[in-house]
Amino acid sequence: QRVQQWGKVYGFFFGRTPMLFISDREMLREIFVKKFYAFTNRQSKELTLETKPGGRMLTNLRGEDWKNVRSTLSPAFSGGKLKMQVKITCSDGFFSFVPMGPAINTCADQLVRNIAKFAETGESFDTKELTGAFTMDVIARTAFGTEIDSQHNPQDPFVAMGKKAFNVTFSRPSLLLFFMFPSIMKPILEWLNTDLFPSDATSFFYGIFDQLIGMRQKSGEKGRVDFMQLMMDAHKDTDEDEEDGVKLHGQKHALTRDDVVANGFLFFLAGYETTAGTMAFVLYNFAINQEEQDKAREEVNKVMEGRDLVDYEAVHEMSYLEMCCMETLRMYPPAPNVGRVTSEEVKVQWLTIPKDMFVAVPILAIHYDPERWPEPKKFIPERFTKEAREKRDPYDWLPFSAGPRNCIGMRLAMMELKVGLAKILMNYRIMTAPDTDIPLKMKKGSPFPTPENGIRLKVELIN
Ligand code: HEM
Repeated sequence: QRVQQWGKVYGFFFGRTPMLFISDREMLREIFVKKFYAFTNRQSKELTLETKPGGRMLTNLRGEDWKNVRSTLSPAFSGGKLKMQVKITCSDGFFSFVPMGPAINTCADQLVRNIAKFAETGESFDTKELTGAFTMDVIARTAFGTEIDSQHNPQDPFVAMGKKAFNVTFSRPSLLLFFMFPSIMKPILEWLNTDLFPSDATSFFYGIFDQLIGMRQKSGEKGRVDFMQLMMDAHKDTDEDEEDGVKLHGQKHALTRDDVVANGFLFFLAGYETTAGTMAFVLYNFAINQEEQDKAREEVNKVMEGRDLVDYEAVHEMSYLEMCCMETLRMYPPAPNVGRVTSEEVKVQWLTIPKDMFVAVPILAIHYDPERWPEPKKFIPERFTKEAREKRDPYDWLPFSAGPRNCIGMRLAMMELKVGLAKILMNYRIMTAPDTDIPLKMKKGSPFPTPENGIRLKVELIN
């Protein structure tokens, strides 16, 4: 609304802090890529807590420090790694090596089994609960090489602590004071090593990581297994990618124990809610758009003829399913805004932005701009055909943001989404139920697009 009222560049005060909101295409090109050198950081030094584990998370690092850790971690997220092996440790202590694609397939099979009981009874279910269990299982396997079934074992400490860590609360008095008086509170919180995350969840994950790292160092495991191992080995890999044509040229280095723990924890936080929410929204779009659902299913069945696994190559061939995911990410981007802080005075087109200015990019508003997206409230996957994508400005679709500091987990997220959705489409017709909200009523003030009453759907078994 504000973008439509005030235009593509506007500013306002958040408390006493001035902020700029920019959605102009040429300016975005400069912010994300051409003048990235001045827009590398998400927050000022004053608002960066150097505590554990938050202080060493990629999301919070600044300047050269960020560049070095990102350069070290990037190869672990390249397309090639999605074809590699993950070591799965079962609850009975035995382990096996499974390529990452099949590991995601195993979790998707579990999801299909979890949906089965609703197909039998015809009852509606909370979609996000099921997709959340799926993404939690995927992260446990791909990031930590641990097999959990979060749908059936919600008491599993991994599941319980993961959810707890995710419920970061800003109502803690120390944190509120920090945002109001950062210069006074920062040294105090750092001295106390108090982070945004509940301390029991942090200690739990530190414990797990320490055990994993210790076990690996002792057994001298070779080769790549899961993200933990990839992180430990990442500095030895060569670059396969560059983001939007920009090479980072960071100094790769072996990660410290704190770096590995902090970023393992981060992948868990960053990968759970975002992907689960998106998958639930795609299923909702399929339920209210049966024709598109049929088209996606037809494609999936065709690609899967003579194949058992929805592997990396199969996923690549499912272009219509990808279009449906991209259109859903346009309508419901998990991050409605992304932000940067200028590290020096910088001229962006006609605007001179002073040092330390907070600049936000309103992704949600860009995705609903009728000049960029006619009839923005409609689900139209054809907006993402190859031809349409080639013609469109890349800064009009930003669910994963853009430039060298975009989402590092984009490929993994897209793979997870497509594998999970393909398996569901092969087995079930997704339908609305009497208690489905149409249209969805969204919660106001939530950091993620969150439907007020959840997304309730039902399914029918396909023979
Ligand atoms: C649909 C799923 C996802 C969406 C829409 C999404 C979106 C985003 C966005 C918008 C950013 C901010 C980029 C910026 O500031 O320019 C981001 C950053 C990040 N994401 Fe994701 N994400 C998703 C899934 C994942 C997954 C699965 C992982 C990892 C396992 C992940 C890890 C990260 C990390 C580590 C960052 C910080 C990157 C940095 O600071 O260098 N994300 N993501």
